Amino acid sequence: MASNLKSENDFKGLIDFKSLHEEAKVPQEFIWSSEDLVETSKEELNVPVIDLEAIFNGDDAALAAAAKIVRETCMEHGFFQVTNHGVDQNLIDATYQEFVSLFKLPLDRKLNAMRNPWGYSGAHAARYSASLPWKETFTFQYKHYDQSETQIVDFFTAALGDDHQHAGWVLQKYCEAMKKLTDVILELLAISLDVDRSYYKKFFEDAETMMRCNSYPPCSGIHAGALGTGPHCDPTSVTILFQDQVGGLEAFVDNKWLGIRPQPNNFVINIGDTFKALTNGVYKSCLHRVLANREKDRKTLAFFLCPKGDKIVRAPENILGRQEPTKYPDFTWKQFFEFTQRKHRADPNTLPDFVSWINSNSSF
Ligand SMILES: C=C1C[C@]23C[C@H]1CC[C@H]2[C@]1(C)CCC[C@@](C)(C(=O)O)[C@H]1[C@@H]3C(=O)O
Ligand SMILES: O=C(O)CCC(=O)C(=O)O
Ligand SMILES: [Fe+2]
Repeated sequence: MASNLKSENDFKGLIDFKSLHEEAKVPQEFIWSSEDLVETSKEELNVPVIDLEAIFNGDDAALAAAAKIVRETCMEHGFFQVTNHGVDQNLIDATYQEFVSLFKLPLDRKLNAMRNPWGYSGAHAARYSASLPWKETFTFQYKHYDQSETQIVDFFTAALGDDHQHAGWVLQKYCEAMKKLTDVILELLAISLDVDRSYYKKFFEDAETMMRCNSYPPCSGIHAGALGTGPHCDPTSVTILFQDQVGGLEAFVDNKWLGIRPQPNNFVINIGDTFKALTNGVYKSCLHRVLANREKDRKTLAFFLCPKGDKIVRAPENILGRQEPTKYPDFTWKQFFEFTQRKHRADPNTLPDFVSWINSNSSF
């Protein structure tokens, strides 16, 4: 690997955020358009908190009340929060610390762990040449139906070496805990939609999920204009986000960018495009973005629930007691994911552009 990465920084994955920060430099490749940088409103998004412990203890009235809140908020913007339910806090802390260490590795070791689309990415600079997100990411798949207890350990040791076997075990346990949490959330979503309460849980029983840690270095650029993550709707189904207390996540609601305040011990849940299609468009897949922070490093753990790749994504016939004509063509998550990786960088318009692409019988 070249000794002086900076001089060979042709933005083909060779991003050295440390030197960019020290030089207080935000290169042109990181500058976003003014429409992407629209000012944040002074207000914050009111993200209702669902106390999962309280509603799943046989109290039907509490469950019905929670389902009503979920229905209203998902029809409006698709963001809600849940209290931690069954996820050991020590496991969350250990997972967070594994990524603190991972992103401190020397750049050449991180670059050696690029397994596009999985593994390490520095600002996605190996994929894009403009509007680069001011972040490093580490992403991998978790196939719940694959009973292999070592699928994540194997990935970590292959990508990062035997000294990351422990990290793999920690992430294996974290993903197993996240999958259990999604089952509870899917039951609540089904009840909120007047669908059989096990419908979505069954649909995702052989889920192929994606786990990503986002690490946002401080951005002290003179003309910052950079974004941690650009405006987008998650193409996935349901996202469970653990965010640290730094903040920066924003949702676009009622034509305003509204901050989503971090709350300790809560997970932020948001509906993605695929689940929007699974509700025949009744629920919103909310546009959101992440601001870079001038002084502080920020990390988030995003668990993206996705169906088994070859499963047909089709909404149940009867939602909220109504039988409406289907608004979406049949598609598979494999098709949609490949569309985001090979054809269309996920943004605010991914789903409608994908539907046009499917309807035109295009191929990659
Ligand atoms: C299916 C996915 C693609 C992205 C990761 C998951 C869900 C969110 C997507 C993403 C974060 C949306 C913004 C653009 C993106 C390129 C990013 O900034 O990381 C997207 C992810 C990706 O394609 O890697
Ligand atoms: O890091 C965050 O706060 C959100 C990141 C996000 O939206 C994503 O990875 O899809
Ligand atoms: Fe997102």
